[in-house]
Amino acid sequence: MQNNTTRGFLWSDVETRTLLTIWGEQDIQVALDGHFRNSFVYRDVARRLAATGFERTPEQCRVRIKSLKRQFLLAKEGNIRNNGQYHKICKFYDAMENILSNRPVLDPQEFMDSGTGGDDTADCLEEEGEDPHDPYSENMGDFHRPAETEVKLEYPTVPIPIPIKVTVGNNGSSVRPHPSSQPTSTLTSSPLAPGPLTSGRAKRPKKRRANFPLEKLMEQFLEQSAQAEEGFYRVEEQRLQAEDRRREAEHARELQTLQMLGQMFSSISSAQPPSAASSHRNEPPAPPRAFPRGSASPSGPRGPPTHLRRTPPHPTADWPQQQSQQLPSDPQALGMDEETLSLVRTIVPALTSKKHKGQDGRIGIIGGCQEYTGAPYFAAISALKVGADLSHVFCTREAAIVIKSYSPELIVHPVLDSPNALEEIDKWLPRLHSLVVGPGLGRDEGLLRTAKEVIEKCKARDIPIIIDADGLWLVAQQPSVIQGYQKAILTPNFMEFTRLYEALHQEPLDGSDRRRSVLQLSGALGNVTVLLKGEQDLISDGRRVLTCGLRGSGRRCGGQGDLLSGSLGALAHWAFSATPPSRSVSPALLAAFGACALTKQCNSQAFQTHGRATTTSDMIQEIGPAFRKLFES
Ligand SMILES: NC(=O)C1=CN([C@@H]2O[C@H](COP(=O)(O)OP(=O)(O)OC[C@H]3O[C@@H](n4cnc5c(N)ncnc54)[C@H](OP(=O)(O)O)[C@@H]3O)[C@@H](O)[C@H]2O)[C@@H](O)CC1
Ligand SMILES: Nc1ncnc2c1ncn2[C@@H]1O[C@H](COP(=O)(O)OP(=O)(O)OP(=O)(O)O)[C@@H](O)[C@H]1O
Repeated sequence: MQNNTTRGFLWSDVETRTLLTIWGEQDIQVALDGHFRNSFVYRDVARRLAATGFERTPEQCRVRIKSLKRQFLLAKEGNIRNNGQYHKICKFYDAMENILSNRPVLDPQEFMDSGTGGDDTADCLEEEGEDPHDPYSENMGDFHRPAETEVKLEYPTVPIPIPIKVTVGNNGSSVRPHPSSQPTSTLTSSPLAPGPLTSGRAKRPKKRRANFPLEKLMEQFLEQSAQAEEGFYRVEEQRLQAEDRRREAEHARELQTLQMLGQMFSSISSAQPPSAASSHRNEPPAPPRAFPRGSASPSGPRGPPTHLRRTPPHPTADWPQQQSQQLPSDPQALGMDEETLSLVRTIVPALTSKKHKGQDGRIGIIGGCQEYTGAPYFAAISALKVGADLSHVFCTREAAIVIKSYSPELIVHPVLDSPNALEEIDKWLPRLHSLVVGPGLGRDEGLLRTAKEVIEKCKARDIPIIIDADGLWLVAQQPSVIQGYQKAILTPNFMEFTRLYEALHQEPLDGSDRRRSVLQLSGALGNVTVLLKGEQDLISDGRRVLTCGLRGSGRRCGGQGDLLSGSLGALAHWAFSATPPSRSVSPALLAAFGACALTKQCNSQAFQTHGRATTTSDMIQEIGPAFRKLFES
C-alpha cells in the first residue's frame, strides 16, 4: 500500500490523479449518470482507491471530485484555455476534460443552464449541494453534506462566457441554441472570436470583454478559494487528530480494566483447591508448593533429591487419581533438570516476521518402505509440529503414495529404491538442515547401502544426523559409518542399544548399570551422542550423562520413538546453529534432552485424554501444547 502522506483532507497530485482515473472508468461514469442515488458509486470509488493504497472515505472522494469539477468549470468558463492558462486554474484540466467529454450522456441544454452564458453566471457554481445546472452533475444520493466538507467560496460577479463543445442532433453538427448562452457547433468557439454560428444576444460577450482583466480576477478568486479550502482542511485535520487521541485514551483505559480483571481472576483461581483449579486437560493440578533445588522437602531426607524424584503429572494406570491431584508440576519436581531445560529454551528460535520459510528448519527423513509407512510419517510430521518449516521424506516409490496420502504437509520423494537414489537425494542435501535416518527404512540391503552413502554425504556437508530404528541396525553392522562424527545423535531403544553395544564392545551388555553403559557406548563411538530410551532416558556424549526422568505414561504404543527422532531433527538443527549457550552441555546433548522431555510430555498429555487408547497420532496432536508448556512458558 502506498504511503498516504495526505492523511486527512489534503490530496496529493498522485492521489488526485488516481482518483480521477478511477472516477473516469466507464462503469463508474455510467453508474453516476444513470442513478439518482450515487452513494454506492462513491463507495466503490473509495474501495478502488483503497486498493491502490489511498484510504479515503466515499464522502471525501465525492467532495474532491466536486471540487475538481468546479475548478474545471471555472477554467473552461474563464475561456483561458486558449492562452494556456487553464492549468493554473485547473491542474487536472486535461484529465477532467477527457473524462467529461466522454461521458455517456451529456445534455447540452443542461450545460447551458449551468449559467455559462448569461448574466446569472454567478449562481452557476453552487457550493451547497450539487449544482442542479452542472452539466456534469451527479446525483448525490443518500450522502449527507456535513458542514465540514463544504467550502464557502466567493465568486466574481462577472458573467463568464465559456467555450463549449456540444454535439446536437443526429449528424453531430447542428446546434441547439440557448437563450442565455452562446451555443456553438462541434467546433470550439470563443466569445472573443465569435464564429459564424453564434446567435442570440451578441452584445454580451463584448460587454464582458471590456469590463475585467478576467484572468487576473480568476487567479485571485482561485487563490482565495484555495486558501479557504486549505484553512478548512487544517481545522479538519486537527479535529481528526483530537479524535484519534480520544480513541487511544479510551483504548488504554479498556486495556487497563482488562488487566485488572485478569489479575482478579487469576488471584481467585489460585486461591481455589488444586482439583478445582486444574480443569484444563493439559494442565496438571497445581503443585501444593514448589521447593527450590537442593532444599529439603517436607518429607525430609527419606525421599530422593527433588530433581531426581519422578512423580507422574497426570493420573495413570499405575498412579491413582487421588495421588496425582497432589502432584507438583514444575519441571524440577518432575525429575527434570531445570537448568538443562532452561538451556534448551535458549536454542528455540524466536518466531519473527523477519524470517522466510525454511529458516527454522528443512528436515529430511530417510525411511519408508513397503512395510513401514507410519514411522517416516510420524517423524516428518513431528519435525514440522515442533517448528521446522519443511519436512522431506525420502522413501521407496511404493511407500511414497501412501505417505503422501497421510499428509499434504509433507514433501515426499519416491526415490529411495530408484537406481540413482543417491544422486536424487544428494540434490536436496544442500538445502537440508538435518537428516533423520532410519524410521521405517527396513533392512533391505540396497536401501541400507543408499542410507550409508547418504550419511557419508551429510558428514561431508557437516549436517546434523539423527540415527534411529533401522539406521541403528546399519550402524551396528558398520559402526565406522558414524564413528567420531560430532553432529550425530543415535536414539536406540534398549534392544537397539544392546545390539550396538555388543557390536562395539564385542562382549555382552551388562544391563545393570545403564548410565555407565551409555557413557561407554558413546565413548566407543568417538563421543557420538547416544540417547538410550526407556523409563528414564539417558543421554551421553561420552563425557557426561544427562537423565530425562519426566514421567510419561504406562502406554507404550509403536511410533513414539519416531516422534522423538523427528522432533530431534528440528531441535538438533536449532541447537547446532544457535550460539553456544553453555560450555558444559553440548548442542547434541541439549537437543536430545529437549526431544526426550517433549516426547514424554506428549505421551503424558495424550494419555490423560485417551488412556489405554492412546496412539502416536494422539501424541502428535499434543506436540504444540507440550512444547509451549516445556519451552515457552
Ligand atoms: N507404524 C509404523 O510404521 C512403525 C514402524 N516402525 C518401524 O519398524 C521397523 C522396526 O522397528 P522395531 O523397533 O520394531 O524393530 P527391532 O529393532 O527389530 O525391534 C524389534 C524387537 O525388539 C524388541 N524390543 C523393542 N523395544 C524393546 C525394548 N525397549 N526393550 C526390550 N526389547 C525391545 C522387541 O522384541 P520382542 O519383545 O518382540 O521379543 C521387538 O519385537 C523400524 O523401521 C521402525 O521405524 C516402528 O517405528 C513402529 C511404528
Ligand atoms: N518403560 C518406559 N516408560 C516410560 N517411557 C518409556 C518407556 N520406554 C520408552 N519410553 C519412552 O517412549 C519413547 C519411545 O521409546 P521407545 O523405546 O518406545 O522407542 P522405539 O521402540 O524406538 O519406538 P518406535 O515404536 O517408534 O520404534 C521415548 O520417549 C521413551 O522415553
